[in-house]
Amino acid sequence: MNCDKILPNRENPPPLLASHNLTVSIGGKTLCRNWQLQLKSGEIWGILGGNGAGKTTLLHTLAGLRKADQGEVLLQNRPLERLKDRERAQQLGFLLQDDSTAFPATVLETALQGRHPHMGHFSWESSEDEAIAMAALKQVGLTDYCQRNIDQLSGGERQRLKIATLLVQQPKVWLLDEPANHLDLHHQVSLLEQLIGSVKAHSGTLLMSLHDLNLAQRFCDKLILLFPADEKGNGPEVGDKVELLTEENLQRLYQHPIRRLTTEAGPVFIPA
Ligand SMILES: Nc1ncnc2c1ncn2[C@@H]1O[C@H](COP(=O)(O)OP(=O)(O)OP(=O)(O)O)[C@@H](O)[C@H]1O
Repeated sequence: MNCDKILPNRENPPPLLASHNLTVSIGGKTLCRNWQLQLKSGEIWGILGGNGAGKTTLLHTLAGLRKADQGEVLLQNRPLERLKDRERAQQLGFLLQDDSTAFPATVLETALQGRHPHMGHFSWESSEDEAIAMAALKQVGLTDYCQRNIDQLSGGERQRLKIATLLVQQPKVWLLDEPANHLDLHHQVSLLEQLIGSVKAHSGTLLMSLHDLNLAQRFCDKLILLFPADEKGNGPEVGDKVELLTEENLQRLYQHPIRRLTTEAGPVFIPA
Protein backbone atom coordinates (compact mmCIF):
# COMPACT_ATOMS: atom_id res chain seq x y z
CA MET A 1 0.00 0.00 0.00
CA ASN A 2 1.26 3.46 -0.78
CA CYS A 3 0.42 5.87 2.05
CA ASP A 4 2.65 8.72 0.84
CA LYS A 5 -0.28 11.03 0.22
CA ILE A 6 -1.88 10.52 3.61
CA LEU A 7 1.00 10.67 6.06
CA PRO A 8 0.00 12.68 9.17
CA ASN A 9 0.95 16.29 9.02
CA ARG A 10 -0.15 19.12 11.29
CA GLU A 11 -1.40 21.41 8.53
CA ASN A 12 -2.99 18.64 6.53
CA PRO A 13 -4.22 15.99 8.95
CA PRO A 14 -5.18 12.65 7.40
CA PRO A 15 -8.85 12.12 6.62
CA LEU A 16 -10.79 10.30 9.33
CA LEU A 17 -12.09 7.82 6.76
CA ALA A 18 -10.67 7.25 3.30
CA SER A 19 -11.07 4.81 0.49
CA HIS A 20 -8.09 3.91 -1.62
CA ASN A 21 -8.66 2.57 -5.16
CA LEU A 22 -11.95 1.09 -3.97
CA THR A 23 -13.97 -1.10 -6.30
CA VAL A 24 -17.33 -2.35 -5.04
CA SER A 25 -19.81 -4.52 -6.93
CA ILE A 26 -22.93 -6.39 -5.97
CA GLY A 27 -25.26 -8.64 -7.93
CA GLY A 28 -23.25 -8.08 -11.14
CA LYS A 29 -23.45 -4.28 -10.79
CA THR A 30 -20.36 -2.15 -10.15
CA LEU A 31 -21.01 0.73 -7.76
CA CYS A 32 -17.57 2.35 -7.93
CA ARG A 33 -14.22 1.63 -9.56
CA ASN A 34 -10.79 2.60 -8.19
CA TRP A 35 -12.50 5.14 -6.03
CA GLN A 36 -10.77 7.63 -3.74
CA LEU A 37 -12.92 9.18 -1.04
CA GLN A 38 -11.80 11.30 1.89
CA LEU A 39 -14.02 12.22 4.82
CA LYS A 40 -12.38 14.89 6.96
CA SER A 41 -12.96 16.21 10.45
CA GLY A 42 -16.08 18.38 10.69
CA GLU A 43 -17.53 17.31 7.33
CA ILE A 44 -21.12 16.11 6.98
CA TRP A 45 -21.71 13.92 3.93
CA GLY A 46 -24.80 12.50 2.27
CA ILE A 47 -25.22 9.61 -0.18
CA LEU A 48 -28.11 9.97 -2.59
CA GLY A 49 -29.39 7.46 -5.11
CA GLY A 50 -32.54 5.62 -6.10
CA ASN A 51 -33.72 2.28 -4.70
CA GLY A 52 -31.09 -0.37 -5.34
CA ALA A 53 -28.43 2.19 -6.32
CA GLY A 54 -26.09 0.69 -3.72
CA LYS A 55 -26.17 3.13 -0.80
CA THR A 56 -26.38 0.41 1.86
CA THR A 57 -23.77 -1.73 0.11
CA LEU A 58 -21.35 1.17 -0.06
CA LEU A 59 -21.90 2.12 3.58
CA HIS A 60 -21.40 -1.50 4.66
CA THR A 61 -18.14 -1.65 2.69
CA LEU A 62 -16.88 1.60 4.21
CA ALA A 63 -17.74 0.22 7.67
CA GLY A 64 -15.88 -3.04 7.01
CA LEU A 65 -19.07 -5.12 7.20
CA ARG A 66 -18.47 -6.49 3.69
CA LYS A 67 -15.33 -6.95 1.67
CA ALA A 68 -14.50 -4.66 -1.24
CA ASP A 69 -13.71 -6.24 -4.62
CA GLN A 70 -10.50 -4.23 -4.70
CA GLY A 71 -8.77 -1.51 -2.75
CA GLU A 72 -9.08 -0.69 0.90
CA VAL A 73 -10.70 1.53 3.50
CA LEU A 74 -8.53 3.48 5.93
CA LEU A 75 -9.84 4.52 9.32
CA GLN A 76 -7.73 7.35 10.74
CA ASN A 77 -4.97 6.29 8.36
CA ARG A 78 -5.01 2.58 9.26
CA PRO A 79 -6.43 -0.19 7.08
CA LEU A 80 -9.82 -1.06 8.51
CA GLU A 81 -9.40 -4.78 8.04
CA ARG A 82 -6.33 -4.81 10.28
CA LEU A 83 -8.12 -3.21 13.23
CA LYS A 84 -9.52 -5.35 16.04
CA ASP A 85 -13.32 -5.16 16.44
CA ARG A 86 -13.02 -3.22 19.66
CA GLU A 87 -10.59 -0.66 18.20
CA ARG A 88 -12.88 -0.22 15.23
CA ALA A 89 -15.94 0.26 17.46
CA GLN A 90 -14.12 2.95 19.44
CA GLN A 91 -13.69 4.99 16.28
CA LEU A 92 -16.51 4.03 13.96
CA GLY A 93 -20.24 3.94 14.64
CA PHE A 94 -22.80 2.49 12.26
CA LEU A 95 -26.55 2.96 12.24
CA LEU A 96 -27.96 -0.08 10.45
CA GLN A 97 -31.14 0.25 8.44
CA ASP A 98 -32.44 -3.05 9.77
CA ASP A 99 -31.57 -4.30 13.25
CA SER A 100 -33.95 -7.23 13.47
CA THR A 101 -31.10 -9.23 15.04
CA ALA A 102 -31.18 -7.09 18.21
CA PHE A 103 -31.58 -9.28 21.29
CA PRO A 104 -34.15 -8.58 24.03
CA ALA A 105 -33.06 -5.80 26.37
CA THR A 106 -34.38 -2.68 27.99
CA VAL A 107 -33.98 0.75 26.47
CA LEU A 108 -31.29 1.68 29.01
CA GLU A 109 -29.37 -1.60 28.51
CA THR A 110 -29.40 -0.99 24.75
CA ALA A 111 -28.15 2.58 25.07
CA LEU A 112 -25.40 1.36 27.42
CA GLN A 113 -24.09 -0.95 24.66
CA GLY A 114 -22.64 2.24 23.17
CA ARG A 115 -20.20 2.36 26.12
CA HIS A 116 -18.92 -1.20 25.67
CA PRO A 117 -16.06 -0.39 23.24
CA HIS A 118 -14.77 2.14 25.78
CA MET A 119 -14.89 -0.12 28.84
CA GLY A 120 -12.28 -2.55 30.17
CA HIS A 121 -12.66 -6.19 29.06
CA PHE A 122 -14.03 -7.49 32.34
CA SER A 123 -15.56 -4.36 33.82
CA TRP A 124 -19.21 -3.59 34.48
CA GLU A 125 -20.95 -0.42 33.46
CA SER A 126 -20.28 2.28 36.06
CA SER A 127 -22.65 4.95 37.34
CA GLU A 128 -20.81 7.33 35.02
CA ASP A 129 -21.60 5.08 32.02
CA GLU A 130 -25.23 5.00 33.13
CA ALA A 131 -25.30 8.80 33.41
CA ILE A 132 -23.92 9.10 29.86
CA ALA A 133 -26.58 6.69 28.58
CA MET A 134 -29.37 8.50 30.44
CA ALA A 135 -28.19 11.84 29.03
CA ALA A 136 -28.40 10.44 25.49
CA LEU A 137 -31.87 9.00 26.15
CA LYS A 138 -32.90 12.44 27.34
CA GLN A 139 -31.56 13.97 24.13
CA VAL A 140 -33.79 11.70 22.03
CA GLY A 141 -36.80 12.01 24.37
CA LEU A 142 -36.77 8.43 25.70
CA THR A 143 -36.06 9.03 29.40
CA ASP A 144 -39.48 7.81 30.47
CA TYR A 145 -39.01 4.55 28.56
CA CYS A 146 -35.61 3.63 29.99
CA GLN A 147 -36.84 0.45 31.75
CA ARG A 148 -39.13 -0.63 28.91
CA ASN A 149 -38.24 -3.62 26.77
CA ILE A 150 -37.22 -2.61 23.25
CA ASP A 151 -39.81 -4.90 21.67
CA GLN A 152 -42.40 -2.56 23.16
CA LEU A 153 -41.19 0.49 21.22
CA SER A 154 -42.69 1.95 18.05
CA GLY A 155 -40.60 2.10 14.85
CA GLY A 156 -39.75 5.77 15.40
CA GLU A 157 -38.88 5.20 19.08
CA ARG A 158 -36.56 2.34 18.08
CA GLN A 159 -34.85 4.61 15.58
CA ARG A 160 -34.41 7.26 18.28
CA LEU A 161 -32.90 4.59 20.54
CA LYS A 162 -30.41 3.57 17.84
CA ILE A 163 -29.40 7.22 17.55
CA ALA A 164 -29.08 7.49 21.35
CA THR A 165 -26.81 4.41 21.37
CA LEU A 166 -24.55 6.06 18.81
CA LEU A 167 -24.50 9.27 20.85
CA VAL A 168 -23.33 7.14 23.78
CA GLN A 169 -20.70 5.39 21.63
CA GLN A 170 -19.37 8.78 20.48
CA PRO A 171 -17.28 7.53 17.54
CA LYS A 172 -15.08 9.72 15.33
CA VAL A 173 -16.67 8.42 12.13
CA TRP A 174 -20.45 8.07 11.95
CA LEU A 175 -21.96 6.01 9.11
CA LEU A 176 -25.75 6.14 9.08
CA ASP A 177 -28.03 4.20 6.77
CA GLU A 178 -31.22 6.23 6.36
CA PRO A 179 -31.21 7.82 9.83
CA ALA A 180 -34.51 9.61 9.11
CA ASN A 181 -36.37 6.27 8.68
CA HIS A 182 -39.55 6.10 10.79
CA LEU A 183 -39.00 9.58 12.24
CA ASP A 184 -41.72 12.23 12.17
CA LEU A 185 -40.83 15.67 10.80
CA HIS A 186 -39.95 17.11 14.20
CA HIS A 187 -37.65 14.23 15.09
CA GLN A 188 -36.01 14.18 11.63
CA VAL A 189 -34.86 17.74 12.14
CA SER A 190 -34.18 17.73 15.87
CA LEU A 191 -32.28 14.41 15.91
CA LEU A 192 -30.18 15.21 12.85
CA GLU A 193 -29.35 18.57 14.46
CA GLN A 194 -28.27 16.81 17.66
CA LEU A 195 -26.23 14.18 15.82
CA ILE A 196 -24.46 16.74 13.72
CA GLY A 197 -23.88 18.99 16.74
CA SER A 198 -22.23 16.04 18.49
CA VAL A 199 -20.14 15.08 15.43
CA LYS A 200 -18.85 18.64 15.05
CA ALA A 201 -18.23 19.11 18.79
CA HIS A 202 -15.94 16.05 18.71
CA SER A 203 -14.28 16.94 15.38
CA GLY A 204 -15.73 13.82 13.80
CA THR A 205 -17.25 13.19 10.41
CA LEU A 206 -20.61 11.77 9.34
CA LEU A 207 -21.80 10.06 6.16
CA MET A 208 -25.50 9.19 5.81
CA SER A 209 -27.72 7.80 3.11
CA LEU A 210 -30.88 9.82 2.62
CA HIS A 211 -33.96 9.67 0.43
CA ASP A 212 -35.06 13.19 1.36
CA LEU A 213 -33.36 15.82 -0.79
CA ASN A 214 -34.50 18.58 1.55
CA LEU A 215 -32.72 16.96 4.50
CA ALA A 216 -29.62 16.57 2.32
CA GLN A 217 -29.81 20.25 1.37
CA ARG A 218 -30.33 21.28 4.97
CA PHE A 219 -27.72 19.15 6.72
CA CYS A 220 -24.98 18.02 4.33
CA ASP A 221 -21.88 19.91 3.20
CA LYS A 222 -20.81 17.30 0.67
CA LEU A 223 -22.62 14.69 -1.34
CA ILE A 224 -22.08 11.43 -3.18
CA LEU A 225 -24.54 11.01 -6.05
CA LEU A 226 -24.57 7.29 -6.68
CA PHE A 227 -24.68 7.06 -10.47
CA PRO A 228 -23.83 3.58 -11.76
CA ALA A 229 -20.19 2.96 -12.61
CA ASP A 230 -19.40 1.75 -16.12
CA GLU A 231 -16.41 1.02 -18.35
CA LYS A 232 -16.52 4.54 -19.80
CA GLY A 233 -15.42 6.06 -16.51
CA ASN A 234 -18.89 7.15 -15.34
CA GLY A 235 -19.71 6.53 -11.70
CA PRO A 236 -20.51 8.26 -8.43
CA GLU A 237 -20.17 12.02 -8.45
CA VAL A 238 -18.65 13.56 -5.36
CA GLY A 239 -18.59 17.22 -4.40
CA ASP A 240 -20.14 20.17 -2.61
CA LYS A 241 -23.91 20.06 -2.35
CA VAL A 242 -24.18 23.49 -3.94
CA GLU A 243 -22.64 22.14 -7.15
CA LEU A 244 -24.35 18.76 -7.18
CA LEU A 245 -27.96 19.53 -6.24
CA THR A 246 -29.06 20.65 -9.69
CA GLU A 247 -32.29 19.69 -11.45
CA GLU A 248 -30.27 18.00 -14.23
CA ASN A 249 -28.25 15.83 -11.85
CA LEU A 250 -31.28 14.87 -9.80
CA GLN A 251 -33.36 13.96 -12.83
CA ARG A 252 -30.53 11.71 -14.03
CA LEU A 253 -30.12 10.21 -10.55
CA TYR A 254 -33.76 9.37 -9.93
CA GLN A 255 -34.93 9.03 -13.56
CA HIS A 256 -37.66 11.47 -12.62
CA PRO A 257 -37.96 15.23 -13.10
CA ILE A 258 -37.22 17.16 -9.90
CA ARG A 259 -37.96 20.86 -9.48
CA ARG A 260 -35.61 23.08 -7.45
CA LEU A 261 -37.60 25.98 -5.98
CA THR A 262 -35.99 29.03 -4.41
CA THR A 263 -37.64 30.03 -1.14
CA GLU A 264 -36.78 32.38 1.72
CA ALA A 265 -35.66 29.30 3.67
CA GLY A 266 -33.31 28.25 0.86
CA PRO A 267 -33.72 25.81 -2.05
CA VAL A 268 -36.52 23.26 -1.83
CA PHE A 269 -36.79 20.15 -4.01
CA ILE A 270 -40.02 18.54 -5.17
CA PRO A 271 -40.71 15.79 -7.67
CA ALA A 272 -42.50 17.18 -10.75
N1 LIG B 1 -26.87 -10.40 -1.39
C1 LIG B 1 -27.12 -9.83 -2.57
N2 LIG B 1 -26.84 -10.47 -3.74
C2 LIG B 1 -27.06 -9.89 -4.92
N3 LIG B 1 -27.56 -8.64 -5.06
C3 LIG B 1 -27.86 -7.98 -3.93
C4 LIG B 1 -27.65 -8.52 -2.64
N4 LIG B 1 -28.03 -7.61 -1.72
C5 LIG B 1 -28.45 -6.54 -2.42
N5 LIG B 1 -28.36 -6.76 -3.73
C6 LIG B 1 -28.67 -5.82 -4.83
O1 LIG B 1 -27.67 -4.82 -4.79
C7 LIG B 1 -28.22 -3.58 -5.19
C8 LIG B 1 -27.86 -2.51 -4.17
O2 LIG B 1 -28.58 -2.74 -2.98
P1 LIG B 1 -28.52 -1.71 -1.77
O3 LIG B 1 -29.33 -2.28 -0.65
O4 LIG B 1 -27.11 -1.39 -1.50
O5 LIG B 1 -29.24 -0.45 -2.41
P2 LIG B 1 -29.78 0.89 -1.74
O6 LIG B 1 -29.32 2.03 -2.59
O7 LIG B 1 -29.41 0.95 -0.30
O8 LIG B 1 -31.34 0.69 -1.92
P3 LIG B 1 -32.64 1.24 -1.12
O9 LIG B 1 -32.73 2.72 -1.39
O10 LIG B 1 -33.76 0.51 -1.81
O11 LIG B 1 -32.50 0.89 0.34
C9 LIG B 1 -29.72 -3.80 -5.39
O12 LIG B 1 -29.97 -3.91 -6.77
C10 LIG B 1 -29.98 -5.10 -4.65
O13 LIG B 1 -31.04 -5.81 -5.26
